Amino acid sequence: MTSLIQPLHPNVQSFLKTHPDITIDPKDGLLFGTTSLKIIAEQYGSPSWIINSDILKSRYERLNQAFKNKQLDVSIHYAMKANGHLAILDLLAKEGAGADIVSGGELKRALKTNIPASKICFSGVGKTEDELRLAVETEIGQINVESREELHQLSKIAQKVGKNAAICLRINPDVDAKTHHKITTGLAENKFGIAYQQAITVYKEAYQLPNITPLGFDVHIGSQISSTTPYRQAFLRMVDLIKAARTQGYDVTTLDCGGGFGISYQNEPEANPEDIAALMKEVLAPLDLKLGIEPGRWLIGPSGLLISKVLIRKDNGPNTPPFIIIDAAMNDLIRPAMYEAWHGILPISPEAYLRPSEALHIDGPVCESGDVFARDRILPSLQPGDYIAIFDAGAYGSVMSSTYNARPLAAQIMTKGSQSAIIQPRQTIEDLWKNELVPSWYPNNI
Ligand SMILES: Cc1ncc(COP(=O)(O)O)c(C=O)c1O
Ligand SMILES: N[C@@H](CCCC[NH3+])C(=O)O
Repeated sequence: MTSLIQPLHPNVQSFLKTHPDITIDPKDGLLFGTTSLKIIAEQYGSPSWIINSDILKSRYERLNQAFKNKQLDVSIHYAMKANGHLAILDLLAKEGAGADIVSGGELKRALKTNIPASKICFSGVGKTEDELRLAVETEIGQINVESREELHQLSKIAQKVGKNAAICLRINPDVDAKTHHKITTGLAENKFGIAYQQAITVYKEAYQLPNITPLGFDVHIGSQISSTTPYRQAFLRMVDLIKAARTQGYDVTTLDCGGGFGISYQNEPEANPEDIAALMKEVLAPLDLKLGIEPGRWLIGPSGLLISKVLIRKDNGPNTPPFIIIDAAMNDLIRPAMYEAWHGILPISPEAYLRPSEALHIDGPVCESGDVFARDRILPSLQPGDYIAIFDAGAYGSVMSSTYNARPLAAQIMTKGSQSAIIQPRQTIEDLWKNELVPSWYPNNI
């Protein structure tokens, strides 16, 4: 880095401090782990999602190890909604992960990658009858029931199928996770879970209902949570509940602690698995429970990024920084448009780092003023044709893509050291319309 002609702006330096897997090499440009993004961008073009399997594997190992170090037996159910690509599930399954699913589609994907049914838990506030039936038929390890109504429905379905459904009750602890309001789930005003006050009554009912095997409780208070304080509050609420249920003679063997562990997008510290493990040891271990967690973002978010290319640099006069219009857009990565989310952005080529820094607006080409990636971002000057990387896009990135503006879905690439492979080819325009039909009674020229 010392031989870069222009020193890095302090903002870029503080971003790099919280992102140890990202380095800028004077000769090779941007490196993601050991992967040269210059080589990847030139080989696969843009926009392209990149998943670095080495980073993903080492994050999984670190999380797993944090619990082992505390002699805690914690089942890790990967929240596959964050990124349910089969290659990712396959890698995590080999590491020993189970899956947290939220639909029948996710159940089928998890089973396809040989995640044992016993390691699957099914969350979700509105499960269809077909989805519940499939979950009972395949004997998944745990269905997280989110209402009294669902409990009764599930009992009927399980009787019809002739099998037992192992359940946890998802409880809404009315705890503020102190995160973005669109991704908080543990407040009484949120739709998720059974109201704390009703928990014991519904748990007792679960014991009376045929074909239901109550295991215990589940709590998930939201996503992108960086402090352990809300977890402590939620866990303490659950401890009271578990003690109350046991005092009344009801067995509680399992507590699913949910997911939500935050990552560093800008320069905020990410959730620390060692702190979470210490908290679980202190507050939950004395109850002698089978513990589970459902992390998504923490595992896959920093393991992925989006490569894009500068299409045009627009000078709109003295009152605004130049607009850098790139070939990725909100249809690819919707997080900035949907949550005003901040994602790190850096140029890929080493030459870009020879240029002076300046403030830039970075936008996608979609016809929406909200199609924004960054405002007043200080970066080495960007020029048409430059490739850039948009970081921390492995979670809730490709899975939330759409084809708005008839923009085909981007390619997905997985890397391992210097190896790379396409795991989802770039969609074509023909792919987009191949299943569209025009009614035969409508005059058409297609
Ligand atoms: C029930 C449940 N479990 C797990 C997760 C995963 O959350 P995260 O990706 O923040 O770990 C979510 C998403 O918020 C969720 O709704
Ligand atoms: N989609 C959200 C996270 C939702 C978590 C799922 N309950 C995000 O991109 O941050």
